[in-house]
Amino acid sequence: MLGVSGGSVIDVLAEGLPTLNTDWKSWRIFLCDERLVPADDPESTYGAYVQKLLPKIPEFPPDNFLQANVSVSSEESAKDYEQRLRELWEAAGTNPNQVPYGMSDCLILGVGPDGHTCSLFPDHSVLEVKDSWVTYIEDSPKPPPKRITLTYPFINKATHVIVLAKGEQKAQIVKNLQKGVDLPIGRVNNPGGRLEWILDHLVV
Ligand SMILES: O=C1O[C@H](COP(=O)(O)O)[C@@H](O)[C@H](O)[C@H]1O
Repeated sequence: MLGVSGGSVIDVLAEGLPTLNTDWKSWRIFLCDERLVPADDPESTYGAYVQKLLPKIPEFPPDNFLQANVSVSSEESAKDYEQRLRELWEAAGTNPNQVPYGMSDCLILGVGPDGHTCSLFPDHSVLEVKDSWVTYIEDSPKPPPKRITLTYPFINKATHVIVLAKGEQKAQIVKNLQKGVDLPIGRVNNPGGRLEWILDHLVV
């Protein structure tokens, strides 16, 4: 079970994932966040994966990529996505309420220049959501405004989290975290699991 992000992560995964020698039929892919726009909108993360990644892995059953319902309210869309995530775990024979770790095998997170990850933005009340796996926002500081996003209670139970940070500006975020600045990406913490950052710039 792999969670994928939008933005610059999409191109990296569209290049890297197809090189894996794997049984794609056993994979389930879901979105760490989604912009609530139709799949053919250039802002749709699902739409971008359908265009850029799926044609390169024809063995992967497209239905195993969990698309968000964008034709209902943001709140309903978040509830629906969480429900379908729960069904994935149940289908795998796991009671999702009893999983201490390993909620997902791997989450690949991006990070914005403001330190946001998924659609968890600095100083936003969405950071405090503790009672669901998936929540929604309707006032995203980065357009489009309506989005659903994984929450920390879900993210921080992943077995493996990889943060992909491309560019010097994002490497600077690591510096800020080291100085103790509270940023959404800095709240990603999956004790018992593995947390890795992949950077293409070094800031000293
Ligand atoms: O809006 C979003 O932004 C972040 C970061 O995007 P990037 O293009 O700066 O890498 C992304 O991780 C998230 O999934 C997306 O919805």
